[in-house]
Amino acid sequence: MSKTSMQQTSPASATELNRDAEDYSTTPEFIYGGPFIKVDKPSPFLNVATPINLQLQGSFKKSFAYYSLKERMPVILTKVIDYVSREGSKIKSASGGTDDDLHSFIQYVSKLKNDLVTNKKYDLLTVDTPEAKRWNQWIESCDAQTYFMNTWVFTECYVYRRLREGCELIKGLANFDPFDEQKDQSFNNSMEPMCVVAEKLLTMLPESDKDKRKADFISLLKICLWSNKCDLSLSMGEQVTLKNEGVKTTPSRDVLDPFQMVLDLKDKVLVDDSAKIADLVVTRAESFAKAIEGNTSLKAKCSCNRLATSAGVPLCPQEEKPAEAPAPAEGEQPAELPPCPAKFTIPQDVMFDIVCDNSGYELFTDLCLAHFLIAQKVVQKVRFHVKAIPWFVSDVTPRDFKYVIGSCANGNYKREIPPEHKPEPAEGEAPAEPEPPRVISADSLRQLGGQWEKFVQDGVFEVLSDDFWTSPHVYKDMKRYDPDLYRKLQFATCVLFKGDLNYRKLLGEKNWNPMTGFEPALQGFMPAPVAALRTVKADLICGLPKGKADQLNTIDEKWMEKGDYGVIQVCAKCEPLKVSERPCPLYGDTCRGTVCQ
Ligand SMILES: O=P(O)(O)OC[C@H]1O[C@](O)(CO)[C@@H](O)[C@@H]1O
Repeated sequence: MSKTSMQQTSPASATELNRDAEDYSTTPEFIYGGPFIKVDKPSPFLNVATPINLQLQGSFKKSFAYYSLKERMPVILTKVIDYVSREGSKIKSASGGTDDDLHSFIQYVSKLKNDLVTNKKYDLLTVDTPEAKRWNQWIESCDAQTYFMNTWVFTECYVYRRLREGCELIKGLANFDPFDEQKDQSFNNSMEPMCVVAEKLLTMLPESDKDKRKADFISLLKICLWSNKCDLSLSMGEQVTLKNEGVKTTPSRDVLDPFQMVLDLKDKVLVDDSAKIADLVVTRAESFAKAIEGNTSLKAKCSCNRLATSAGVPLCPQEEKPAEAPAPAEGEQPAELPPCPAKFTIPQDVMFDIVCDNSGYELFTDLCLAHFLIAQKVVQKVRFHVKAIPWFVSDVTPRDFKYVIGSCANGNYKREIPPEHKPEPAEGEAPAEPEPPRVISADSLRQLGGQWEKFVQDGVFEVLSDDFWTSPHVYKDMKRYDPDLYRKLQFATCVLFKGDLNYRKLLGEKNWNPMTGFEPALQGFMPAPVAALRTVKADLICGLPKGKADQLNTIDEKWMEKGDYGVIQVCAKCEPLKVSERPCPLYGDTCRGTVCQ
């Protein structure tokens, strides 16, 4: 940590929370000549782990939530301050900010950190945007409005939203991402495994028979699972690279092969629904393809075939406003209005959705899976849902998406691995032919990157960054807070949620009995089949077989906090929005589209 930032932050000490027992009892008082009476106020902190069926919260002192809010988040914020102090000149020239801007930002972040460690009440956001207003409405509606007393995920999201506000309020830093350097560095540190995966992926792309396609789909899902180990929020911003766990090699010949890693970590996958996901995506994609093919009636209604607005397709100009029906001439039938696009149930393309988590190597693997599904003609389009603002340190933003694809397209890497040392030939034996060195290069990576750039241009890959993903809400509440997004997801063959944060939001941040099924834990969030790939980095889980959680607790009581274990889960059931839950966003309450009944 730089000296400068230490001097500038002067935060309240994190140990203040350790004095919570003192904080919540009054000092003895002298009451009109009477006795000294010690009055204890009950401490809101409890010396327990999160009880079953409650939401995770910083008030449970033996929980990861408490530790995270007290130790991890302040470090993350300190590192932001450090970065700004250390790289001031670079940040100023990239963003156009001034010294005063940087100083104001550091002060803003210092206050935020101070408020967090002293468990202050949330401040309202002061930026004036509809999205900030929605945040404020939510804050005002919360029963508990302090950092440790509200649900953990809410507080964490709030801190990242406030960090963003720190930039929004300062004109010269409006586009500044405090984590850009860490994210880019993490991408660059993973060049070798990316080259290895890229080379193998190229062999998986030519259309293959059903069985091979399924096997490749499954191994790519597992590559995507373990790439979730590489997140910079759990490591508090320290670089994380994949490691050859338990494999002994000579350093000069040591090559990390993520496909080998999938095999080595087989027993660490606690629930493995990967085969189910592969079957389900293919079957559903086939029926979507048929439905689109047979959807002649809707096509006939719009000259440009762009009526499936809620499937994520931009409105065609003539659809932007529902035309007022012209008054019919005498004796004529009233003209038909175009149908309300929000009511369509058939998308334009067969799509697969990925709700992304981390940038860098993890995003690279997501792109590989997407490319595979396109190349195998399982789907025609992949929608990537990313964060609109910097989030949980390493989450993908639209800038990162562009950066990763561009860096793959221009990737540069070469390493020669010397051949294995052969023993000297026995006397009279001919010496063995010398083996050529293995060369790991970025050739395949560049080829993929170039193709991905083209996919983005052609709309085969689409990047969406709805505000909902950076709202505090858990996913069971999406119907209520963002029915349009829920409806948009309904058009996917499957929605794949990556990572720990998405998993926490899928489970409503509740400490379920670990044997609760994935489906009940989703609590009605079923816009399309929902799949989750998550390495376990927070103390909640579902869908485990009987006795498994206890067994893991005896092996390592911190097994849920390190990302060493993973789950691949799916819920095939879908629950589309009900008519009562689907307001007509485009046509309003008086929606008169011909199919709006
Ligand atoms: O990148 P992921 O997998 O969403 O993980 C985010 C990390 O942040 C946390 O959500 C909390 O800070 C942890 O649960 C997890 O370690």
